[in-house]
Amino acid sequence: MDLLLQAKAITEPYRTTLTFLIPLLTMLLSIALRIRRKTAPYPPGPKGLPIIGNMNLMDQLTHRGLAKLAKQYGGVLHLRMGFVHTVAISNAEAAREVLQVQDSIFSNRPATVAIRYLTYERADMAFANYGAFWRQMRKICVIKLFSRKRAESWKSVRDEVDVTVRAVRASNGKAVNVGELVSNLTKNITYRAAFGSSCREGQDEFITILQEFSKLFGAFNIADFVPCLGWVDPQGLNRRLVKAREALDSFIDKIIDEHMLKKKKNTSEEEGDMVDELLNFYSDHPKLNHESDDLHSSINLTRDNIKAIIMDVMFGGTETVGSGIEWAMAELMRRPEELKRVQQELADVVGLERRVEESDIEKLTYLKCVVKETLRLHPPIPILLHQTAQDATLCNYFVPKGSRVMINVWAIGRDQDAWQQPESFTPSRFLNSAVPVPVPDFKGTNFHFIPFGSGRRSCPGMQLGLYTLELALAHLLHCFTWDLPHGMKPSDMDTSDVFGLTAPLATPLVAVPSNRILCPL
Ligand code: HEM
Repeated sequence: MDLLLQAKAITEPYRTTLTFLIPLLTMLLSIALRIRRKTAPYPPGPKGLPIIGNMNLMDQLTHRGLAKLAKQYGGVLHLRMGFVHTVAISNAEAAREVLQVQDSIFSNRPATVAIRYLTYERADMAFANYGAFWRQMRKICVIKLFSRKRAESWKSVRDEVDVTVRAVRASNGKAVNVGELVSNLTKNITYRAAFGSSCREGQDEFITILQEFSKLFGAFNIADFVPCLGWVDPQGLNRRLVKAREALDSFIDKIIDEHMLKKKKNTSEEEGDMVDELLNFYSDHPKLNHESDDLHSSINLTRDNIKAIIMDVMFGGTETVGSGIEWAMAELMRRPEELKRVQQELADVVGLERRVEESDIEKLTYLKCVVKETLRLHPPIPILLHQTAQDATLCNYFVPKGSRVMINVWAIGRDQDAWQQPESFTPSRFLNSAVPVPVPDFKGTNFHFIPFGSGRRSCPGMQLGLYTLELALAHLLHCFTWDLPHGMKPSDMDTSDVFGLTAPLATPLVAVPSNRILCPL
């Protein structure tokens, strides 16, 4: 017994020490493991505060704000927004690394609470993470919905451009709100392409739903950065989300039902719209077989998939194209000599006795340069939003799994090391070699010019978007001469932008048209 007590007395101090030592060692080991995994430091960035990190810089997460921060911290910078690591990229080389070299790691999409809810838990393509489901969805969209052939077969684009030209003509020389005009044009085209012409009377209701979706996508929600505080919801966002999705359900479900009925009776004489195309894949039972090459045997679409894809098209295809047309018009009004040059080309190639036809577009070299220069200076989606699928090393910095990656296309397009006089609107730079090599096209092979992104997640609607943009711009510039209202000088124009899903002009462009061509409109 004595011996036992003696032994206990000897081991007691060790036991007490071990009680403290074991957790301490465990903690040190886990830190060591993390350090071993994180061989590189985070990219440089402003010092964060406890818990909230850099959330005090929330208003800097715009193309202009991040470009300013990049001047201080470099082309790859790190911010911690609450619990979310964020890496902002403002140079072409790092963009290439993310979009091409390590694209399989950087091709997920971040999704906020609003995005998840309003896309039926990412049942769409734009917000689906990179993987088998996204691949099959993308195939359907590219082959069935967005091909150039399909775009050209859409009477809707040509018809709606005609409606717009007639509306301008009807203004009888009074000032026209060009912003509103092109916004209506692109909404009409996309709505008709998605639902056909027969659902036209519901369009205003649908636009209201889209506007609420847009507000909810952009609303600040604390749950996105500090998830455990989601229950607080001081702005009542959760209630608005439920209401918005209910509104969409009741609107689109009715249209889907009508299309199904039409399909069953086989009564439609109209050209198939997007809902018709998507219904060819419809089933109540989700299916995904990514080994099959045949689209029909590889995937079934549910109602939620169909609704979510239609919303992708509405959001991806309206404001982007509208913003492109309006910015091109605004830049040309600001540079009358450029406006003259592009109109002269239209007069030379098309003449003033007939309207522009699709076959003319390929010959309008300078118009195409105007479009490129517009998208360089004002990319409709100024920041690409990606997310990492695993830990990564980028330009010798550590980027943890699940980080938000913001690629500042706007800043990259204005990089003064790559572009001469980057702030100046000079379409002719695309005619000659005053551009970074290789000469940029829209495919995203030159990372100084990526208005449609590049690689796996690049824009699948590019052909359709360019087709509409070029056709509408050609008609507006060919049919009318444009002047600023009330004797305003080009230097008086407000060309500031606002940041949202896209970056349109803060003050919509207003201009006075006068008839230019000699044939009837
Ligand atoms: C001038 C017009 C347009 C521009 C500049 C544009 C630009 C872009 C950009 C920059 C992206 C993101 C790329 C990335 O994250 O890496 C994107 C994605 C997308 N765009 Fe466009 N877009 C245009 C027109 C359209 C049109 C007309 C449609 C459909 C009708 C469309 C549908 C989409 C979709 C669905 C995505 C998501 C793709 C994915 O996540 O896999 N876009 N677009």
